[in-house]
Amino acid sequence: MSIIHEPALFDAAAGRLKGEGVSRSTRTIRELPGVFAAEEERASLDPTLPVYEVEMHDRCGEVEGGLYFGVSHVHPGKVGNEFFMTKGHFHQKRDRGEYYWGIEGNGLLLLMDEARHSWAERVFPGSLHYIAGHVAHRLINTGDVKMIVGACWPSDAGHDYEAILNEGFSVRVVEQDGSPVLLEARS
Ligand SMILES: O=P(O)(O)OC[C@H]1O[C@H](O)[C@H](O)[C@@H](O)[C@@H]1O
Ligand SMILES: [Fe+2]
Repeated sequence: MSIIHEPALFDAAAGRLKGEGVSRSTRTIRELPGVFAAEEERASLDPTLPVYEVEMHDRCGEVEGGLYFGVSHVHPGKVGNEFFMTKGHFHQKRDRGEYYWGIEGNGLLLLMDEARHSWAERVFPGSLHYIAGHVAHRLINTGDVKMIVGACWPSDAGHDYEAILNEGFSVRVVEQDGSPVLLEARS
C-alpha cells in the first residue's frame, strides 16, 4: 500500500486547478442583476456572456479551522463604462480574513469597511493582498486581457452577498478617457 498520495494541481501559468476536490463555476451576465450601474444595458446583453469563473479546491468542507483555495478568472469587458467585476462580498463570519494574489492581467481589488469607507489596491502578476476581517472585497478587471487572481480563506467564512446587493460598494470603477477612475457611487 502506497503512502504517497497524488496532490491536486495548481498550474500557476494558466491559473488552473485540477484534481480531487476541485470544482468550477461560471458567473454569466444573467446572474449579476443589480451589480452594474447600467442595469438596463446589463439586461440587454447576451445572458450567457461569462463575466468571471471561480475554481475552488475543497478538501475540508465548512469547518472551523479549515481553509479553501480558489482562483478567480475575471474576463475583460464593460457594462456601460463600468468594468467587469465580481459580485463582491463581506464574509458571513465577519471577522474572517483572506489572502488574494495577482496571477495574470491587471485590475483593482476594491475594499470597503463596515462604515462604507472604500479604497483599492492595484492587482498585477505577483501582487499580494491581505484582506482583513470586516472588509468587503471585489475584483475589477481594468485591463483588456483576463485577470487571474488566487485566493485562500477560512472555509467557515461564508459569503454575505446581501449587504452588497442592497447597498453596493460606495465606489464604482469606470473608464474615463481610456483610464480607470474611482467614482463615488450614487446608490
Ligand atoms: O464570490 P464573489 O464575490 O462573486 O467573488 C468570486 C470569488 O472570488 C475569490 O475567488 C474568492 O476567494 C471566492 O470566495 C469568491 O467566491
Ligand atoms: Fe472572500
